[in-house]
Amino acid sequence: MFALQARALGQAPVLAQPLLQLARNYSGWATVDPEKMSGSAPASCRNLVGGRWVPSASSRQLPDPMNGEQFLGVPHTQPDEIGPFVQSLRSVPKSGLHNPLKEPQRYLLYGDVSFRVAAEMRKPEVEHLFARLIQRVAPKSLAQALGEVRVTRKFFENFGGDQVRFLARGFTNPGDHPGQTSSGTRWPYGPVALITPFNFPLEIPALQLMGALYMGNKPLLHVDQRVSVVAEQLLRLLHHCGMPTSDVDLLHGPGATMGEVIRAAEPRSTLFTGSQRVAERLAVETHGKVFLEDAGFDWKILGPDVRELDYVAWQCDQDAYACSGQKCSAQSILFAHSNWVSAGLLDRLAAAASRRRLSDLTVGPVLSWTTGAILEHTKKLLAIPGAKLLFGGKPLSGHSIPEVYGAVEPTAVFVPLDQALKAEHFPAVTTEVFGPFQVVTEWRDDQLPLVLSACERMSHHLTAAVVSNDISFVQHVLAHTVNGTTYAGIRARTTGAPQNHWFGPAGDPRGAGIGTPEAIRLVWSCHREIITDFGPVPPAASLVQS
Ligand SMILES: NC(=O)c1ccc[n+]([C@@H]2O[C@H](COP(=O)([O-])OP(=O)(O)OC[C@H]3O[C@@H](n4cnc5c(N)ncnc54)[C@H](O)[C@@H]3O)[C@@H](O)[C@H]2O)c1
Repeated sequence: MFALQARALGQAPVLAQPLLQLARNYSGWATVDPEKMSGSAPASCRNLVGGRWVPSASSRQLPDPMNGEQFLGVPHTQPDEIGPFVQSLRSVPKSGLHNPLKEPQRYLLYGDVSFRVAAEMRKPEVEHLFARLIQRVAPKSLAQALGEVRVTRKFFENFGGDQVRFLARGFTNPGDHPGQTSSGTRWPYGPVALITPFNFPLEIPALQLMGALYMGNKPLLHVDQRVSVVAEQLLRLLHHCGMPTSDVDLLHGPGATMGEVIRAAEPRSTLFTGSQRVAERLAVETHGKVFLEDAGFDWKILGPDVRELDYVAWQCDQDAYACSGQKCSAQSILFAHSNWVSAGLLDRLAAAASRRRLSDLTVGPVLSWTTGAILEHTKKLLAIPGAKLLFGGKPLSGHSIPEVYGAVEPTAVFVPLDQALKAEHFPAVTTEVFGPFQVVTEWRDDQLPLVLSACERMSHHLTAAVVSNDISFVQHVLAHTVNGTTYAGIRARTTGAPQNHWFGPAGDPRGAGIGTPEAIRLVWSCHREIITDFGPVPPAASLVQS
Protein backbone atom coordinates (compact mmCIF):
# COMPACT_ATOMS: atom_id res chain seq x y z
CA MET A 1 0.00 0.00 0.00
CA PHE A 2 2.92 2.28 0.73
CA ALA A 3 4.10 1.94 -2.87
CA LEU A 4 0.66 2.82 -4.16
CA GLN A 5 0.46 5.94 -2.08
CA ALA A 6 3.84 7.09 -3.31
CA ARG A 7 2.87 6.54 -6.93
CA ALA A 8 -0.42 8.33 -6.51
CA LEU A 9 1.53 11.32 -5.33
CA GLY A 10 3.68 11.14 -8.46
CA GLN A 11 6.81 10.02 -6.58
CA ALA A 12 9.10 7.11 -7.28
CA PRO A 13 7.60 3.96 -5.80
CA VAL A 14 9.00 2.91 -2.45
CA LEU A 15 8.38 -0.70 -1.55
CA ALA A 16 8.16 -2.45 1.74
CA GLN A 17 10.97 -5.03 1.84
CA PRO A 18 8.90 -8.27 1.67
CA LEU A 19 7.05 -7.06 -1.44
CA LEU A 20 10.34 -6.06 -3.03
CA GLN A 21 11.64 -9.60 -2.62
CA LEU A 22 8.44 -11.10 -4.00
CA ALA A 23 8.51 -8.82 -7.00
CA ARG A 24 11.98 -9.97 -8.00
CA ASN A 25 11.18 -13.66 -8.29
CA TYR A 26 8.93 -14.41 -11.24
CA SER A 27 10.15 -17.92 -12.08
CA GLY A 28 11.82 -16.80 -15.27
CA TRP A 29 8.83 -16.57 -17.61
CA ALA A 30 7.77 -12.96 -17.01
CA THR A 31 9.33 -10.23 -19.14
CA VAL A 32 8.10 -7.18 -17.23
CA ASP A 33 8.47 -6.04 -13.66
CA PRO A 34 5.47 -3.95 -12.63
CA GLU A 35 7.44 -2.32 -9.85
CA LYS A 36 10.14 -1.08 -12.20
CA MET A 37 8.22 0.08 -15.28
CA SER A 38 8.77 3.82 -15.54
CA GLY A 39 9.70 6.67 -17.87
CA SER A 40 13.37 5.89 -17.34
CA ALA A 41 12.94 2.10 -17.68
CA PRO A 42 9.95 1.45 -19.95
CA ALA A 43 8.66 -2.10 -20.36
CA SER A 44 8.07 -3.47 -23.85
CA CYS A 45 5.81 -6.00 -25.53
CA ARG A 46 5.94 -8.38 -28.51
CA ASN A 47 3.38 -9.84 -30.85
CA LEU A 48 2.99 -13.62 -30.94
CA VAL A 49 2.32 -15.30 -34.26
CA GLY A 50 2.95 -18.85 -35.44
CA GLY A 51 4.64 -19.65 -32.13
CA ARG A 52 7.20 -16.80 -32.30
CA TRP A 53 7.44 -13.56 -30.33
CA VAL A 54 8.06 -10.76 -32.85
CA PRO A 55 8.18 -6.96 -32.79
CA SER A 56 6.23 -4.73 -35.17
CA ALA A 57 7.77 -2.04 -37.36
CA SER A 58 6.94 0.69 -34.84
CA SER A 59 5.97 0.86 -31.19
CA ARG A 60 3.59 3.13 -29.35
CA GLN A 61 4.83 4.63 -26.11
CA LEU A 62 1.99 4.61 -23.59
CA PRO A 63 1.62 7.09 -20.71
CA ASP A 64 1.52 5.89 -17.12
CA PRO A 65 -2.13 6.59 -16.17
CA MET A 66 -0.96 7.96 -12.80
CA ASN A 67 1.70 10.43 -13.92
CA GLY A 68 1.89 10.58 -17.73
CA GLU A 69 5.45 9.17 -17.97
CA GLN A 70 5.96 7.02 -21.05
CA PHE A 71 6.38 3.73 -19.23
CA LEU A 72 5.39 1.06 -21.75
CA GLY A 73 6.20 0.42 -25.42
CA VAL A 74 3.63 -1.68 -27.29
CA PRO A 75 3.79 -2.91 -30.91
CA HIS A 76 1.78 -0.48 -33.02
CA THR A 77 0.98 -3.12 -35.61
CA GLN A 78 -0.27 -1.64 -38.89
CA PRO A 79 -2.47 -3.15 -41.61
CA ASP A 80 0.54 -3.76 -43.89
CA GLU A 81 1.96 -6.11 -41.22
CA ILE A 82 -1.03 -8.40 -40.77
CA GLY A 83 0.01 -11.07 -43.33
CA PRO A 84 1.40 -13.59 -40.79
CA PHE A 85 -1.68 -13.25 -38.56
CA VAL A 86 -4.03 -13.81 -41.49
CA GLN A 87 -2.01 -16.76 -42.72
CA SER A 88 -1.90 -18.29 -39.25
CA LEU A 89 -5.69 -18.16 -38.88
CA ARG A 90 -6.28 -19.36 -42.42
CA SER A 91 -4.13 -22.43 -41.86
CA VAL A 92 -6.51 -23.72 -39.16
CA PRO A 93 -9.07 -26.27 -40.36
CA LYS A 94 -12.74 -25.71 -39.51
CA SER A 95 -12.58 -28.97 -37.56
CA GLY A 96 -10.24 -27.21 -35.15
CA LEU A 97 -7.03 -28.27 -33.44
CA HIS A 98 -8.97 -30.93 -31.60
CA ASN A 99 -12.51 -32.21 -31.39
CA PRO A 100 -14.18 -35.27 -29.87
CA LEU A 101 -12.83 -37.42 -32.71
CA LYS A 102 -9.53 -35.67 -33.42
CA GLU A 103 -6.59 -35.53 -31.00
CA PRO A 104 -8.79 -35.91 -27.90
CA GLN A 105 -5.60 -36.03 -25.84
CA ARG A 106 -5.50 -32.24 -26.21
CA TYR A 107 -8.51 -31.96 -23.88
CA LEU A 108 -6.33 -33.65 -21.28
CA LEU A 109 -3.39 -31.43 -22.16
CA TYR A 110 -5.50 -28.35 -21.38
CA GLY A 111 -6.72 -29.87 -18.13
CA ASP A 112 -3.09 -30.27 -17.19
CA VAL A 113 -2.07 -26.77 -18.35
CA SER A 114 -4.95 -25.29 -16.33
CA PHE A 115 -3.90 -27.20 -13.24
CA ARG A 116 -0.34 -25.90 -13.56
CA VAL A 117 -1.36 -22.30 -14.22
CA ALA A 118 -3.59 -22.37 -11.14
CA ALA A 119 -0.68 -23.71 -9.08
CA GLU A 120 1.60 -20.93 -10.38
CA MET A 121 -1.01 -18.26 -9.68
CA ARG A 122 -1.30 -19.49 -6.12
CA LYS A 123 2.32 -18.47 -5.54
CA PRO A 124 2.33 -15.11 -3.76
CA GLU A 125 4.91 -13.65 -6.12
CA VAL A 126 2.89 -14.57 -9.21
CA GLU A 127 -0.35 -13.25 -7.72
CA HIS A 128 1.51 -10.08 -6.82
CA LEU A 129 2.98 -9.73 -10.32
CA PHE A 130 -0.41 -9.86 -11.99
CA ALA A 131 -2.17 -7.67 -9.41
CA ARG A 132 0.46 -4.95 -9.62
CA LEU A 133 0.65 -5.13 -13.41
CA ILE A 134 -3.12 -4.70 -13.59
CA GLN A 135 -2.86 -1.71 -11.25
CA ARG A 136 -0.12 -0.09 -13.31
CA VAL A 137 -2.09 -0.16 -16.58
CA ALA A 138 -5.73 -0.01 -15.38
CA PRO A 139 -5.48 1.60 -11.94
CA LYS A 140 -7.85 0.12 -9.36
CA SER A 141 -7.50 -0.61 -5.67
CA LEU A 142 -5.29 -3.49 -4.59
CA ALA A 143 -8.36 -5.37 -3.34
CA GLN A 144 -10.00 -5.08 -6.77
CA ALA A 145 -6.83 -6.04 -8.63
CA LEU A 146 -6.24 -9.04 -6.36
CA GLY A 147 -9.88 -10.02 -6.79
CA GLU A 148 -9.36 -10.14 -10.55
CA VAL A 149 -6.30 -12.38 -10.20
CA ARG A 150 -8.05 -14.71 -7.74
CA VAL A 151 -11.16 -15.12 -9.90
CA THR A 152 -8.86 -15.99 -12.79
CA ARG A 153 -6.97 -18.51 -10.67
CA LYS A 154 -10.17 -20.15 -9.49
CA PHE A 155 -11.32 -20.43 -13.09
CA PHE A 156 -8.13 -22.32 -13.93
CA GLU A 157 -8.67 -24.51 -10.86
CA ASN A 158 -12.19 -25.30 -12.08
CA PHE A 159 -10.84 -26.67 -15.36
CA GLY A 160 -7.99 -28.85 -14.10
CA GLY A 161 -7.90 -32.61 -14.54
CA ASP A 162 -10.74 -34.03 -16.61
CA GLN A 163 -12.94 -30.93 -16.53
CA VAL A 164 -11.90 -29.77 -20.02
CA ARG A 165 -12.84 -33.15 -21.46
CA PHE A 166 -16.20 -32.95 -19.70
CA LEU A 167 -16.84 -29.57 -21.37
CA ALA A 168 -17.10 -31.41 -24.67
CA ARG A 169 -19.59 -33.91 -23.28
CA GLY A 170 -22.25 -34.93 -25.81
CA PHE A 171 -25.26 -37.24 -25.76
CA THR A 172 -26.68 -40.14 -27.71
CA ASN A 173 -30.17 -41.21 -28.67
CA PRO A 174 -31.18 -44.67 -29.88
CA GLY A 175 -31.95 -44.71 -33.61
CA ASP A 176 -34.86 -46.12 -35.63
CA HIS A 177 -33.35 -49.52 -36.39
CA PRO A 178 -30.44 -51.74 -35.40
CA GLY A 179 -27.06 -50.12 -36.06
CA GLN A 180 -28.37 -46.56 -35.95
CA THR A 181 -27.56 -44.10 -33.17
CA SER A 182 -27.59 -40.33 -33.15
CA SER A 183 -25.09 -38.42 -31.06
CA GLY A 184 -24.93 -34.73 -30.29
CA THR A 185 -21.37 -33.43 -30.07
CA ARG A 186 -19.75 -30.08 -29.25
CA TRP A 187 -17.65 -29.06 -32.23
CA PRO A 188 -15.09 -26.24 -32.45
CA TYR A 189 -15.25 -23.43 -35.01
CA GLY A 190 -11.54 -23.73 -35.84
CA PRO A 191 -10.02 -20.28 -36.49
CA VAL A 192 -11.56 -17.72 -34.10
CA ALA A 193 -10.92 -14.15 -32.94
CA LEU A 194 -11.15 -12.78 -29.43
CA ILE A 195 -11.24 -9.05 -28.70
CA THR A 196 -11.30 -7.67 -25.15
CA PRO A 197 -11.31 -4.20 -23.53
CA PHE A 198 -9.09 -2.43 -21.02
CA ASN A 199 -11.01 -2.74 -17.77
CA PHE A 200 -10.28 -6.36 -16.79
CA PRO A 201 -6.92 -6.90 -18.48
CA LEU A 202 -6.42 -10.40 -17.04
CA GLU A 203 -9.80 -11.89 -16.24
CA ILE A 204 -11.69 -11.30 -19.47
CA PRO A 205 -8.89 -12.40 -21.84
CA ALA A 206 -8.00 -15.40 -19.66
CA LEU A 207 -11.52 -16.77 -19.24
CA GLN A 208 -12.53 -16.31 -22.87
CA LEU A 209 -9.20 -17.43 -24.29
CA MET A 210 -9.20 -20.66 -22.32
CA GLY A 211 -12.80 -21.37 -23.30
CA ALA A 212 -11.80 -21.02 -26.95
CA LEU A 213 -8.79 -23.31 -26.49
CA TYR A 214 -10.60 -25.91 -24.40
CA MET A 215 -13.18 -26.41 -27.13
CA GLY A 216 -10.51 -26.97 -29.81
CA ASN A 217 -10.30 -23.58 -31.52
CA LYS A 218 -7.22 -21.58 -32.44
CA PRO A 219 -7.79 -18.00 -31.25
CA LEU A 220 -6.19 -14.78 -32.37
CA LEU A 221 -6.25 -12.62 -29.25
CA HIS A 222 -6.40 -8.82 -29.31
CA VAL A 223 -6.61 -6.85 -26.08
CA ASP A 224 -6.88 -3.06 -25.78
CA GLN A 225 -3.38 -1.79 -26.49
CA ARG A 226 -3.21 0.15 -23.23
CA VAL A 227 -3.37 -3.03 -21.14
CA SER A 228 -2.35 -5.85 -23.51
CA VAL A 229 0.95 -6.24 -21.63
CA VAL A 230 -1.03 -8.23 -19.05
CA ALA A 231 -2.34 -10.72 -21.61
CA GLU A 232 1.18 -11.12 -23.00
CA GLN A 233 2.41 -12.13 -19.54
CA LEU A 234 -0.49 -14.57 -19.23
CA LEU A 235 0.50 -16.21 -22.52
CA ARG A 236 4.10 -16.47 -21.37
CA LEU A 237 2.86 -18.17 -18.19
CA LEU A 238 0.70 -20.53 -20.27
CA HIS A 239 3.74 -21.47 -22.39
CA HIS A 240 5.71 -22.05 -19.19
CA CYS A 241 2.91 -24.38 -18.05
CA GLY A 242 2.90 -26.48 -21.19
CA MET A 243 0.63 -24.78 -23.72
CA PRO A 244 2.01 -25.27 -27.26
CA THR A 245 3.37 -21.91 -28.41
CA SER A 246 1.51 -21.99 -31.72
CA ASP A 247 -1.94 -22.54 -30.17
CA VAL A 248 -2.66 -18.81 -29.74
CA ASP A 249 -1.61 -15.70 -31.67
CA LEU A 250 -1.52 -12.29 -29.98
CA LEU A 251 -1.90 -9.04 -31.89
CA HIS A 252 -0.96 -5.86 -30.04
CA GLY A 253 -1.91 -2.59 -31.69
CA PRO A 254 -4.83 -0.42 -32.71
CA GLY A 255 -8.29 -1.97 -32.81
CA ALA A 256 -8.55 -0.95 -36.46
CA THR A 257 -5.66 -3.30 -37.33
CA MET A 258 -7.50 -6.17 -35.64
CA GLY A 259 -10.54 -5.21 -37.72
CA GLU A 260 -8.39 -5.58 -40.87
CA VAL A 261 -7.25 -9.06 -39.81
CA ILE A 262 -10.85 -10.11 -39.27
CA ARG A 263 -11.85 -8.83 -42.69
CA ALA A 264 -8.95 -10.62 -44.40
CA ALA A 265 -8.88 -13.88 -42.43
CA GLU A 266 -12.64 -14.33 -41.92
CA PRO A 267 -12.45 -16.26 -38.63
CA ARG A 268 -15.37 -18.65 -38.20
CA SER A 269 -16.47 -16.85 -35.02
CA THR A 270 -15.47 -13.74 -33.08
CA LEU A 271 -16.08 -12.98 -29.42
CA PHE A 272 -16.10 -9.25 -28.77
CA THR A 273 -16.18 -7.56 -25.38
CA GLY A 274 -16.24 -3.76 -25.45
CA SER A 275 -18.30 -0.82 -26.57
CA GLN A 276 -21.61 -0.93 -28.38
CA ARG A 277 -20.15 1.13 -31.23
CA VAL A 278 -17.46 -1.42 -32.13
CA ALA A 279 -19.78 -4.35 -31.39
CA GLU A 280 -22.34 -3.21 -33.96
CA ARG A 281 -19.62 -2.55 -36.50
CA LEU A 282 -18.15 -6.02 -36.09
CA ALA A 283 -21.60 -7.60 -36.32
CA VAL A 284 -21.96 -6.10 -39.79
CA GLU A 285 -18.39 -6.77 -40.91
CA THR A 286 -18.47 -10.44 -39.86
CA HIS A 287 -21.95 -10.95 -41.34
CA GLY A 288 -23.25 -11.78 -37.89
CA LYS A 289 -20.59 -14.36 -36.96
CA VAL A 290 -20.09 -12.77 -33.55
CA PHE A 291 -20.85 -13.20 -29.92
CA LEU A 292 -21.13 -9.92 -28.05
CA GLU A 293 -20.57 -8.68 -24.52
CA ASP A 294 -21.05 -4.97 -25.05
CA ALA A 295 -22.38 -1.91 -23.23
CA GLY A 296 -23.71 -2.19 -19.73
CA PHE A 297 -26.30 0.30 -18.50
CA ASP A 298 -27.10 -1.54 -15.33
CA TRP A 299 -29.98 -0.82 -12.99
CA LYS A 300 -30.71 -1.45 -9.37
CA ILE A 301 -34.20 -1.24 -7.90
CA LEU A 302 -34.54 -0.80 -4.16
CA GLY A 303 -37.90 -2.29 -3.17
CA PRO A 304 -40.31 -0.88 -0.59
CA ASP A 305 -38.98 -2.93 2.35
CA VAL A 306 -36.17 -1.01 4.02
CA ARG A 307 -33.71 -3.10 6.03
CA GLU A 308 -29.93 -3.43 6.41
CA LEU A 309 -29.54 0.25 5.50
CA ASP A 310 -25.77 0.42 6.04
CA TYR A 311 -25.13 -2.72 4.04
CA VAL A 312 -27.28 -1.60 1.12
CA ALA A 313 -25.64 1.86 1.08
CA TRP A 314 -22.21 0.21 1.12
CA GLN A 315 -23.18 -2.09 -1.76
CA CYS A 316 -24.58 0.83 -3.77
CA ASP A 317 -21.26 2.67 -3.37
CA GLN A 318 -19.26 -0.42 -4.34
CA ASP A 319 -21.44 -1.11 -7.37
CA ALA A 320 -21.28 2.44 -8.68
CA TYR A 321 -17.73 3.46 -7.83
CA ALA A 322 -15.37 0.49 -7.28
CA CYS A 323 -12.83 0.39 -10.12
CA SER A 324 -13.86 4.02 -10.64
CA GLY A 325 -17.11 2.79 -12.18
CA GLN A 326 -15.23 1.08 -15.01
CA LYS A 327 -17.00 -2.24 -14.77
CA CYS A 328 -19.50 -3.11 -17.47
CA SER A 329 -21.65 -4.23 -14.53
CA ALA A 330 -21.34 -0.92 -12.66
CA GLN A 331 -24.56 0.50 -11.24
CA SER A 332 -25.63 3.10 -13.81
CA ILE A 333 -29.05 4.00 -12.40
CA LEU A 334 -30.53 3.53 -8.95
CA PHE A 335 -34.30 3.40 -8.60
CA ALA A 336 -34.75 4.01 -4.87
CA HIS A 337 -38.19 3.53 -3.33
CA SER A 338 -39.12 6.64 -1.34
CA ASN A 339 -38.95 4.59 1.87
CA TRP A 340 -35.19 4.26 1.34
CA VAL A 341 -34.81 7.95 0.60
CA SER A 342 -36.73 8.85 3.79
CA ALA A 343 -34.56 6.43 5.74
CA GLY A 344 -31.43 8.33 4.66
CA LEU A 345 -29.97 5.95 2.06
CA LEU A 346 -28.73 8.76 -0.17
CA ASP A 347 -26.87 10.49 2.68
CA ARG A 348 -25.14 7.24 3.58
CA LEU A 349 -24.27 6.66 -0.05
CA ALA A 350 -22.77 10.17 -0.24
CA ALA A 351 -20.78 9.52 2.92
CA ALA A 352 -19.41 6.24 1.56
CA ALA A 353 -18.46 7.84 -1.77
CA SER A 354 -16.68 10.67 0.02
CA ARG A 355 -14.31 8.17 1.64
CA ARG A 356 -12.85 7.14 -1.72
CA ARG A 357 -9.26 8.30 -2.22
CA LEU A 358 -6.83 8.51 -5.09
CA SER A 359 -4.05 7.53 -2.69
CA ASP A 360 -5.37 3.96 -2.42
CA LEU A 361 -6.97 3.95 -5.88
CA THR A 362 -10.49 3.52 -4.52
CA VAL A 363 -11.05 6.23 -7.10
CA GLY A 364 -8.66 6.78 -9.98
CA PRO A 365 -8.11 7.50 -13.66
CA VAL A 366 -10.91 6.93 -16.17
CA LEU A 367 -9.51 5.45 -19.35
CA SER A 368 -12.26 5.96 -21.92
CA TRP A 369 -13.90 9.26 -20.86
CA THR A 370 -12.09 12.57 -20.27
CA THR A 371 -12.82 14.80 -17.28
CA GLY A 372 -14.40 17.34 -19.62
CA ALA A 373 -16.73 14.77 -21.20
CA ILE A 374 -17.95 13.46 -17.82
CA LEU A 375 -18.56 16.97 -16.46
CA GLU A 376 -20.32 17.98 -19.69
CA HIS A 377 -22.62 14.97 -19.37
CA THR A 378 -23.26 15.88 -15.72
CA LYS A 379 -24.22 19.40 -16.78
CA LYS A 380 -26.57 18.07 -19.43
CA LEU A 381 -28.42 15.93 -16.90
CA LEU A 382 -28.56 18.78 -14.38
CA ALA A 383 -30.43 20.85 -16.98
CA ILE A 384 -33.39 18.43 -16.74
CA PRO A 385 -36.20 20.04 -14.70
CA GLY A 386 -36.01 18.95 -11.06
CA ALA A 387 -32.54 17.39 -11.46
CA LYS A 388 -29.94 18.03 -8.76
CA LEU A 389 -26.37 17.11 -7.96
CA LEU A 390 -26.31 14.72 -5.01
CA PHE A 391 -22.53 14.74 -4.72
CA GLY A 392 -19.35 14.91 -6.83
CA GLY A 393 -19.47 16.70 -10.16
CA LYS A 394 -15.93 18.03 -9.66
CA PRO A 395 -12.54 17.07 -11.09
CA LEU A 396 -10.16 15.25 -8.76
CA SER A 397 -7.46 17.56 -7.44
CA GLY A 398 -3.80 17.18 -6.50
CA HIS A 399 -2.83 14.54 -9.05
CA SER A 400 -0.73 14.06 -12.17
CA ILE A 401 -3.13 11.91 -14.20
CA PRO A 402 -2.53 12.82 -17.87
CA GLU A 403 -5.24 14.83 -19.61
CA VAL A 404 -6.04 12.05 -22.09
CA TYR A 405 -7.69 10.29 -19.16
CA GLY A 406 -10.52 11.38 -16.89
CA ALA A 407 -10.24 12.19 -13.18
CA VAL A 408 -13.49 13.05 -11.41
CA GLU A 409 -14.94 12.62 -7.97
CA PRO A 410 -17.56 9.89 -7.51
CA THR A 411 -20.68 11.60 -8.83
CA ALA A 412 -24.44 11.08 -8.50
CA VAL A 413 -27.11 13.11 -10.28
CA PHE A 414 -30.73 12.89 -9.14
CA VAL A 415 -33.30 13.02 -11.95
CA PRO A 416 -37.05 12.88 -11.18
CA LEU A 417 -38.56 9.67 -12.54
CA ASP A 418 -41.25 11.35 -14.67
CA GLN A 419 -38.64 13.59 -16.29
CA ALA A 420 -36.19 10.73 -16.86
CA LEU A 421 -38.86 8.88 -18.82
CA LYS A 422 -39.55 11.74 -21.22
CA ALA A 423 -38.41 10.98 -24.76
CA GLU A 424 -36.20 14.09 -24.85
CA HIS A 425 -34.32 13.06 -21.68
CA PHE A 426 -34.32 9.26 -21.73
CA PRO A 427 -31.32 8.77 -24.09
CA ALA A 428 -29.08 11.05 -21.99
CA VAL A 429 -30.29 9.58 -18.69
CA THR A 430 -29.54 6.04 -19.93
CA THR A 431 -26.16 6.78 -21.52
CA GLU A 432 -23.49 4.51 -20.07
CA VAL A 433 -20.78 6.70 -18.53
CA PHE A 434 -17.81 4.39 -18.10
CA GLY A 435 -16.55 6.17 -14.99
CA PRO A 436 -17.50 6.97 -11.37
CA PHE A 437 -20.94 8.27 -12.25
CA GLN A 438 -24.54 7.23 -11.63
CA VAL A 439 -28.06 8.52 -12.01
CA VAL A 440 -30.37 8.26 -9.00
CA THR A 441 -34.13 8.49 -9.06
CA GLU A 442 -36.97 7.89 -6.61
CA TRP A 443 -40.23 6.00 -6.99
CA ARG A 444 -43.40 5.73 -4.93
CA ASP A 445 -45.66 2.69 -4.45
CA ASP A 446 -47.89 3.60 -7.41
CA GLN A 447 -44.92 4.14 -9.76
CA LEU A 448 -43.56 0.61 -10.17
CA PRO A 449 -45.01 0.38 -13.72
CA LEU A 450 -42.96 3.47 -14.63
CA VAL A 451 -39.79 1.91 -13.25
CA LEU A 452 -40.44 -1.27 -15.20
CA SER A 453 -41.16 0.72 -18.32
CA ALA A 454 -37.76 2.43 -17.96
CA CYS A 455 -36.10 -1.00 -17.75
CA GLU A 456 -38.07 -2.16 -20.79
CA ARG A 457 -36.97 0.83 -22.87
CA MET A 458 -33.25 0.42 -22.18
CA SER A 459 -31.38 -1.05 -25.12
CA HIS A 460 -28.90 -3.34 -23.35
CA HIS A 461 -29.63 -5.87 -20.64
CA LEU A 462 -26.46 -6.93 -18.88
CA THR A 463 -26.69 -6.86 -15.07
CA ALA A 464 -29.42 -5.81 -12.65
CA ALA A 465 -30.25 -5.94 -8.97
CA VAL A 466 -33.61 -6.18 -7.21
CA VAL A 467 -32.88 -5.25 -3.60
CA SER A 468 -35.70 -6.59 -1.49
CA ASN A 469 -36.66 -9.57 0.61
CA ASP A 470 -40.32 -9.13 -0.34
CA ILE A 471 -40.79 -12.24 -2.44
CA SER A 472 -43.87 -11.00 -4.28
CA PHE A 473 -42.12 -7.77 -5.21
CA VAL A 474 -38.98 -9.56 -6.35
CA GLN A 475 -40.93 -12.07 -8.41
CA HIS A 476 -42.95 -9.32 -10.07
CA VAL A 477 -39.82 -7.41 -11.09
CA LEU A 478 -38.00 -10.54 -12.26
CA ALA A 479 -41.03 -11.63 -14.26
CA HIS A 480 -41.13 -8.36 -16.21
CA THR A 481 -37.44 -7.83 -16.96
CA VAL A 482 -34.73 -9.66 -18.90
CA ASN A 483 -31.18 -8.80 -17.76
CA GLY A 484 -28.74 -11.66 -18.28
CA THR A 485 -27.12 -11.52 -14.84
CA THR A 486 -29.67 -10.45 -12.24
CA TYR A 487 -29.17 -10.48 -8.49
CA ALA A 488 -32.23 -10.60 -6.23
CA GLY A 489 -32.59 -10.21 -2.48
CA ILE A 490 -31.47 -7.72 0.13
CA ARG A 491 -27.80 -8.41 -0.70
CA ALA A 492 -28.36 -7.93 -4.45
CA ARG A 493 -25.61 -6.14 -6.34
CA THR A 494 -24.99 -5.26 -9.96
CA THR A 495 -21.27 -5.97 -10.01
CA GLY A 496 -19.65 -9.33 -9.66
CA ALA A 497 -18.36 -11.40 -12.52
CA PRO A 498 -16.82 -14.30 -10.70
CA GLN A 499 -15.94 -17.70 -12.11
CA ASN A 500 -18.83 -19.46 -10.39
CA HIS A 501 -21.82 -18.04 -12.21
CA TRP A 502 -22.82 -17.01 -15.70
CA PHE A 503 -22.05 -13.44 -16.63
CA GLY A 504 -23.44 -11.95 -19.81
CA PRO A 505 -26.31 -10.06 -21.41
CA ALA A 506 -29.74 -11.43 -22.33
CA GLY A 507 -32.36 -10.43 -24.84
CA ASP A 508 -29.98 -10.45 -27.82
CA PRO A 509 -29.32 -13.61 -29.84
CA ARG A 510 -25.73 -12.46 -30.26
CA GLY A 511 -25.24 -12.23 -26.49
CA ALA A 512 -22.25 -14.13 -25.09
CA GLY A 513 -21.45 -15.44 -21.64
CA ILE A 514 -18.21 -15.85 -19.74
CA GLY A 515 -16.78 -18.17 -17.16
CA THR A 516 -19.00 -21.20 -16.66
CA PRO A 517 -19.15 -24.48 -18.59
CA GLU A 518 -22.46 -23.35 -20.16
CA ALA A 519 -20.90 -20.05 -21.30
CA ILE A 520 -17.88 -21.82 -22.78
CA ARG A 521 -19.99 -24.36 -24.63
CA LEU A 522 -22.32 -21.67 -25.98
CA VAL A 523 -19.65 -19.26 -27.19
CA TRP A 524 -16.83 -21.50 -28.28
CA SER A 525 -18.50 -24.57 -29.75
CA CYS A 526 -21.38 -25.44 -32.00
CA HIS A 527 -23.63 -28.45 -32.10
CA ARG A 528 -22.85 -31.25 -34.49
CA GLU A 529 -25.14 -34.25 -34.72
CA ILE A 530 -23.51 -37.43 -35.97
CA ILE A 531 -25.92 -40.19 -36.92
CA THR A 532 -24.13 -43.50 -37.19
CA ASP A 533 -25.88 -46.12 -39.29
CA PHE A 534 -23.66 -49.14 -39.76
CA GLY A 535 -26.27 -51.73 -40.63
CA PRO A 536 -27.38 -54.49 -40.93
CA VAL A 537 -29.37 -53.40 -44.01
CA PRO A 538 -32.90 -54.81 -44.63
CA PRO A 539 -33.50 -57.40 -47.42
CA ALA A 540 -33.73 -55.88 -50.94
CA ALA A 541 -37.27 -57.24 -51.39
CA SER A 542 -38.52 -55.10 -48.51
CA LEU A 543 -37.32 -51.79 -50.01
CA VAL A 544 -40.23 -49.59 -51.15
CA GLN A 545 -39.77 -46.39 -53.14
CA SER A 546 -41.62 -43.29 -51.97
N1 LIG B 1 -20.53 -6.82 -21.47
C1 LIG B 1 -19.37 -7.10 -20.92
O1 LIG B 1 -19.11 -8.19 -20.45
C2 LIG B 1 -18.32 -6.02 -20.90
C3 LIG B 1 -17.14 -6.21 -20.16
C4 LIG B 1 -16.22 -5.18 -20.10
C5 LIG B 1 -16.45 -3.99 -20.79
N2 LIG B 1 -17.58 -3.84 -21.50
C6 LIG B 1 -17.87 -2.60 -22.20
O2 LIG B 1 -16.69 -2.09 -22.82
C7 LIG B 1 -16.79 -0.69 -22.95
C8 LIG B 1 -15.50 -0.06 -22.49
O3 LIG B 1 -14.45 -0.35 -23.32
P1 LIG B 1 -13.96 0.58 -24.51
O4 LIG B 1 -14.88 1.74 -24.65
O5 LIG B 1 -12.53 0.84 -24.34
O6 LIG B 1 -14.26 -0.44 -25.69
P2 LIG B 1 -13.83 -0.38 -27.23
O7 LIG B 1 -14.97 -0.96 -27.98
O8 LIG B 1 -13.35 0.96 -27.63
O9 LIG B 1 -12.58 -1.36 -27.29
C9 LIG B 1 -12.73 -2.73 -27.01
C10 LIG B 1 -11.74 -3.52 -27.85
O10 LIG B 1 -12.10 -3.39 -29.23
C11 LIG B 1 -10.94 -3.11 -29.99
N3 LIG B 1 -11.35 -2.43 -31.21
C12 LIG B 1 -11.59 -1.12 -31.40
N4 LIG B 1 -11.95 -0.88 -32.68
C13 LIG B 1 -11.95 -2.08 -33.31
C14 LIG B 1 -12.25 -2.49 -34.65
N5 LIG B 1 -12.62 -1.64 -35.60
N6 LIG B 1 -12.15 -3.81 -34.94
C15 LIG B 1 -11.79 -4.70 -34.01
N7 LIG B 1 -11.50 -4.37 -32.74
C16 LIG B 1 -11.58 -3.07 -32.38
C17 LIG B 1 -10.08 -2.30 -29.04
O11 LIG B 1 -8.72 -2.27 -29.43
C18 LIG B 1 -10.29 -3.04 -27.74
O12 LIG B 1 -9.46 -4.16 -27.67
C19 LIG B 1 -17.97 -0.27 -22.09
O13 LIG B 1 -19.06 0.01 -22.91
C20 LIG B 1 -18.26 -1.52 -21.26
O14 LIG B 1 -19.59 -1.65 -20.82
C21 LIG B 1 -18.51 -4.83 -21.58
